[in-house]
Amino acid sequence: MTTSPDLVAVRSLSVRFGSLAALADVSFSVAPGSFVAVIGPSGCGKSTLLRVLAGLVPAGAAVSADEVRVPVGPDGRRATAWMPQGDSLLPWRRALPNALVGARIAGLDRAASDARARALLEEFGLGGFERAWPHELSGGMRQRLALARTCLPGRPVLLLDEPFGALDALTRRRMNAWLASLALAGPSGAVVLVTHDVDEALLLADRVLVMSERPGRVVLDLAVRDRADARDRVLTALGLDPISPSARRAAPARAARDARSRRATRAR
Ligand SMILES: Nc1ncnc2c1ncn2[C@@H]1O[C@H](COP(=O)(O)OP(=O)(O)OP(=O)(O)O)[C@@H](O)[C@H]1O
Repeated sequence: MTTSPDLVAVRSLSVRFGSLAALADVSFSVAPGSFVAVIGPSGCGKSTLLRVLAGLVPAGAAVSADEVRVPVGPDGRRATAWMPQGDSLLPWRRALPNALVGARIAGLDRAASDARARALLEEFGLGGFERAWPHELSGGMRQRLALARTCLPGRPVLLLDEPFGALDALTRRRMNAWLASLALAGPSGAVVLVTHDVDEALLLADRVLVMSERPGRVVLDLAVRDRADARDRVLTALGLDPISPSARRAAPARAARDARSRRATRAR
């Protein structure tokens, strides 16, 4: 039996900014078809990690690694699409041209990209808003537009940095549900999502990487099977209180069991 090779492989990655160690000895791999969430405290190097994968390492960074492998397209360029924190839409462009920015930079065929952009806007619930200015869109719509722009060039690896970080909690949950309903990665692609939100990570991802305080290291690399159990383990790895919904649900049953056992003891 042959196993498909990993789409992304990182081995012993360390990044320093002068005397500040941002990442230390980070290793993980991403298989085709997977959705990986990276979660960790603020400043532990999550964005830096995505930037390394996107080939956008900030000036002044010293990067060392045994391996950083991402897919490469037929043009020899990295086949990754990066969505930075915030929507970074161009305020002077309407929605459709905003969605097309990446495709234009990549020099993709104009007519084909236009058609795909219109189809994506429709799929992302933005049909009819092609000519809207960014300031005329709600926060959730702007994030969907930014995500459409990221998806448009059709690169297999999507690198999403806190895509919903600026949204209110309700809109964020709606966007999570919507994102979960999309087969964003496809069988041959992958998504790497940076988030601070444990529930978002567990809703969307089939694998969660938990990072330590800076310098960021991977302290837990977990395949998500049972969400409640995964939540306990992720919270524990983050050093937070692991009272999960399952523990809370189990609490009344445990209390009833204890009460029965106390009654039985008294009756003896
Ligand atoms: N261009 C840079 N020059 C100097 N230091 C930097 C630079 N970029 C990041 N850093 C530092 O590296 C560390 C990691 O930053 P990074 O943005 O990767 O963290 P993060 O986990 O994404 O944080 P957050 O969750 O708050 O967005 C921080 O201490 C940050 O100050």
